Amino acid sequence: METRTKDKEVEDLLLCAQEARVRAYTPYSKFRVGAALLTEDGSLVPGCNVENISFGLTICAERNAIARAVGEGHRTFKAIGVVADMKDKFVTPCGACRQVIVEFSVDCEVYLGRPDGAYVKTTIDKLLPDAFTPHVANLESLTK
Ligand SMILES: O=c1ccn([C@H]2C[C@H](O)[C@@H](CO)O2)c(=O)[nH]1
Ligand SMILES: [Zn+2]
Repeated sequence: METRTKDKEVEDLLLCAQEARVRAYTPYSKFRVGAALLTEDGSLVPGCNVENISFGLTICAERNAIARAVGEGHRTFKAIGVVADMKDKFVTPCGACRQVIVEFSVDCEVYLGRPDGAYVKTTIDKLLPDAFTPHVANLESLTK
């Protein structure tokens, strides 16, 4: 897939994710994750992971950002950036988040970043090939 996102946009996206990461509520895992969405109209929407004493209620940074973005009226994302507490690895969105990303953008670019500024680029199509989408279920019209 062609990269549609400019270098400066990627830089800003990962900075937004990094700033969100420090707001994460992670008393149990201590694993802070920040995410940011670049919407169709160029807005940036951040999210962080929010844990709970009832562990299964934890929401990941990526889904938190998506819920917030949808609440603000955004439904198409050019890219998502994810930054976690890692020195030599990149964190990738969990399976649940991949499915929620693809609901809104089958061609979303995914930038995996580290606090030291390093990042790698992938796509939701690579992370979740042959995804089950509204289009596959012939239900795309319901999403408009
Ligand atoms: O891509 C990821 C991976 C993990 N987490 C969170 C969930 C939990 O709070 C903590 C440890 O799994 O990290 C995210 O927010 N995003
Ligand atoms: Zn997740």
